[in-house]
Amino acid sequence: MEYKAIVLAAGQGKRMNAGKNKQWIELEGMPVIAHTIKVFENDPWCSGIILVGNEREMRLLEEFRQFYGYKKIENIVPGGKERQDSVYEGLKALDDDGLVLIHDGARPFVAEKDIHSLAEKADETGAAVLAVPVKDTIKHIKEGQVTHTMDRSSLWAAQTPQAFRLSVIKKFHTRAAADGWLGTDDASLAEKYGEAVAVVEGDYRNIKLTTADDLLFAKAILRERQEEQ
Ligand SMILES: Nc1ccn([C@@H]2O[C@H](COP(=O)(O)OP(=O)(O)OP(=O)(O)O)[C@@H](O)[C@H]2O)c(=O)n1
Ligand SMILES: C[C@](O)(CO)[C@H](O)COP(=O)(O)O
Repeated sequence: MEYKAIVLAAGQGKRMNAGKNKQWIELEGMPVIAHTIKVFENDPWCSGIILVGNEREMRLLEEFRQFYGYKKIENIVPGGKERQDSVYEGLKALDDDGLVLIHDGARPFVAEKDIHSLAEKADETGAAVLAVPVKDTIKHIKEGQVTHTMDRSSLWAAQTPQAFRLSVIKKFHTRAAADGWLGTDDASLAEKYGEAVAVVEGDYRNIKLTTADDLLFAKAILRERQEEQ
């Protein structure tokens, strides 16, 4: 089994409010993006990585690739305004059909075993996402008032990687661009255009570093890993 990975690092990290792209925040002396890329660099199933970065950080990313000796990064391409635009730029850099895993650079703690379960499921079904059941009760709010409470038994929080046959997800991104339709994840494009999406239960540690408090959890996860070694 093999796959190509698209790793997304072209956001601005506004909610992190760190004064820089959150991908460069250091955790245990390594930037977030290094932790993330390392997972795929070390995975024998990963045959190549497309790194999608900020247009003004292309040189920095090339230096990053050289410094860490990440040989699987086969291309570094500039992203777009929205996450979806950046994914599309990454897809355009791939032409051989097969399995593609699209992953947030801001999710450095994805486990190889979960990546493999996801890849196997997507190879079988054509599209699959990692997700975890929500633990809180989710309310629908309008103008500061609860309108209704969602049935929690069917609510899952989608993570990344999200895995697809390359030809299929590329087609959906092309259609979404033509339709001017924007989703917050790639699976929503597949859902919109009629592709069944399977779910593989992931791990609550596969967090997306979005706001400063997520860094507290990140440090705890890294401490737990050190204690396990
Ligand atoms: N135009 C964009 C927007 C986001 N991303 C990437 O998609 C992942 C998930 O996005 P998010 O967590 O929202 O990152 P940011 O957009 O940087 O965060 P913010 O919305 O707080 O600015 C991140 O790894 C981010 O770098 C991207 O490649 N291109
Ligand atoms: C793709 C994603 O990580 C799935 O949960 C999420 O939708 C990204 O959202 P963001 O606002 O672009 O971080």
